Amino acid sequence: MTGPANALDVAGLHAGYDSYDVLHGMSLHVGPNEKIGLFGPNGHGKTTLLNAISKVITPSRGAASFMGEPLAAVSSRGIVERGLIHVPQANRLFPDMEIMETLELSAFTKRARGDRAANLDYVLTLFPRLAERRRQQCKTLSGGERQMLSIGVGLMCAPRMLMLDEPTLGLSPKLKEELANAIAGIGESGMPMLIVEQDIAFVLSLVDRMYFVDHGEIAREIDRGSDVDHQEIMDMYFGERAAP
Ligand SMILES: Nc1ncnc2c1ncn2[C@@H]1O[C@H](COP(=O)(O)OP(=O)(O)OP(=O)(O)O)[C@@H](O)[C@H]1O
Repeated sequence: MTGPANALDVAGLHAGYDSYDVLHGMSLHVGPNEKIGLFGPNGHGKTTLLNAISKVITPSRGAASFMGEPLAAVSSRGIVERGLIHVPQANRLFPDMEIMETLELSAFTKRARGDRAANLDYVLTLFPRLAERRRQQCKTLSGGERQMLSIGVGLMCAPRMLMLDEPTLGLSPKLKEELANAIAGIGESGMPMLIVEQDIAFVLSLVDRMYFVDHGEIAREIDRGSDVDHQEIMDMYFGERAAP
């Protein structure tokens, strides 16, 4: 008897920009209900991987499947409709829109419209700061509030899996902790997640496994309970990679 399909399977993915490849055959998986971290030096392809999975860019070779379904012929909108939700690093919020408008409009797929009221309740309970500032325009939000709203937008899309790109970028330790609690809360619901994050301590506290990305490839896989120490991780970052 076979078990449930992985949330995500990526096999030999090549993708890039213009005429050059950034991903050189990347392969990884996210099991059902698994939380996975992705870390590595700047500019080595972590965001590009999320872009290639969610079809912001089109992979040139390789394959990705979501819950067992190949994504090769699925459009970026189709990917959102299936519930594979990419929360990008950059601030893509509309500056003049208020928090509530932003959240309500984010439930644009048929599946998400059905769950709109429940998801809105969930987001406002998860992020009470958003509830307090519900009529505030996006352009006036702090960096941390924007990150919360970006995750809220993802949650309004009725996700079956979330891909978060550096959710704590630029946040103070206190806000990081607030966000970590919220992300852990989402994870406890069983939601599979792929989290790109530079803050190793932060991501290790949240995930079951981590992948180390180096020059567009997965160079190392690390289990949360493994005995890889801080120094070894620093060596990976600065080029003295330990043998896999
Ligand atoms: N739209 C684009 N057009 C051309 N090159 C790009 C584009 N986006 C990213 N790149 C390049 O692709 C490479 C990988 O970038 P990517 O954003 O995937 O790295 P990353 O590992 O996520 O980095 P960081 O940790 O700094 O966010 C970089 O050299 C970057 O300059």
